[in-house]
Amino acid sequence: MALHQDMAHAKINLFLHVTGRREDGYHLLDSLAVFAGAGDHLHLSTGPQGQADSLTLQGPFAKGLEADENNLVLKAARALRQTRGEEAARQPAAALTLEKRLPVASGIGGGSADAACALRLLTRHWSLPMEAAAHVAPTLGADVPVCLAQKATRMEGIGDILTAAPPLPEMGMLLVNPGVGVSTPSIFRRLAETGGITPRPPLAFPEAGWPTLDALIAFLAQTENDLQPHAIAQAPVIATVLETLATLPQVRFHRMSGSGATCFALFETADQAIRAADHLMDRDIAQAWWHWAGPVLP
Ligand SMILES: C[C@](O)(CO)[C@H](O)COP(=O)(O)OP(=O)(O)OC[C@H]1O[C@@H](n2ccc(N)nc2=O)[C@H](O)[C@@H]1O
Ligand SMILES: Nc1ncnc2c1ncn2[C@@H]1O[C@H](COP(=O)(O)OP(=O)(O)OP(=O)(O)O)[C@@H](O)[C@H]1O
Repeated sequence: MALHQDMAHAKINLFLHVTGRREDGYHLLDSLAVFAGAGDHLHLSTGPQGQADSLTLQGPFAKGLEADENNLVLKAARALRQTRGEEAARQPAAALTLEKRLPVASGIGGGSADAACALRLLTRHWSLPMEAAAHVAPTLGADVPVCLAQKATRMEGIGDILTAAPPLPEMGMLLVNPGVGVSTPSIFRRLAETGGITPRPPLAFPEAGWPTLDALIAFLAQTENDLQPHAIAQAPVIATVLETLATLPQVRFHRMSGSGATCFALFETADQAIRAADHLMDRDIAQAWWHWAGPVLP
């Protein structure tokens, strides 16, 4: 029986500007990340006495992953134990079950969200302070810190400088992934090789936020996802996904998230997104694609 369970929500970059490159090769970013209702499910129960923390995989995308020590869920458990030393060594083994519902390597931070979710569950299970999770998160991946709170956030630095986003309007979202895995390092490498950092004036977020979807879209229209052309060059089907999204009823805005290949479309309401998903499923081309439609988290 699961003692604790939590959801690892998909992270969507509504825009993503690459603003520079550090000596170590990591890129400086400016991005507005939001979280969708879609997500993986993580369950935790106490494992047998004296045994190591363990992971079982279930769900539609489990076959694309190994439940080994490289899985970000077990990496999170290991890193948390290491950082808390003897205090963590006294804690019981965690038996974790990940229901993998989000496509892997798809630009919506699935692995990062799983790692952050594991940190939330384990700090609770082992009665550790949340600061322990915040301390470990950046060591697991650039997207892990933002996935800890799962709230709309401006990401700067390499993804480690986080500021709560001003209020966003309610909106619906459709996510579509064409089933091609895209490796984040390879897309950043392509960008670096083409010297492709677009100089831009500093971007100001309105302090009062965006009261309507129109206001948000007017803002997003001045922004881009700088990784999108590089992802399309590697996986041209992303352009087909974007063209298809543009033709769906009541779509207000569409773009690729993160390093791809998942693309999103925005709607006034979650119901409109769900109806657009029905239209999408009438198209032959979309039969092999993964999709999700519903609300953006507040
Ligand atoms: C593209 C984003 O998803 C936007 O939210 C993130 O920046 C990527 O986050 P992530 O997948 O957690 O990335 P990591 O696993 O930390 O890094 C994978 C690789 O992407 C590149 N990388 C990542 C983040 C960053 N700010 N600059 C980079 O250049 C590096 O080559 C790194 O080795
Ligand atoms: N629990 C996990 N879920 C998904 N991927 C994992 C997990 N553990 C390890 N990985 C590895 O991490 C890599 C990145 O996966 P993830 O799904 O987070 O990519 P992504 O959606 O492109 O992330 P981002 O938007 O942060 O770039 C995959 O290649 C996968 O092998």
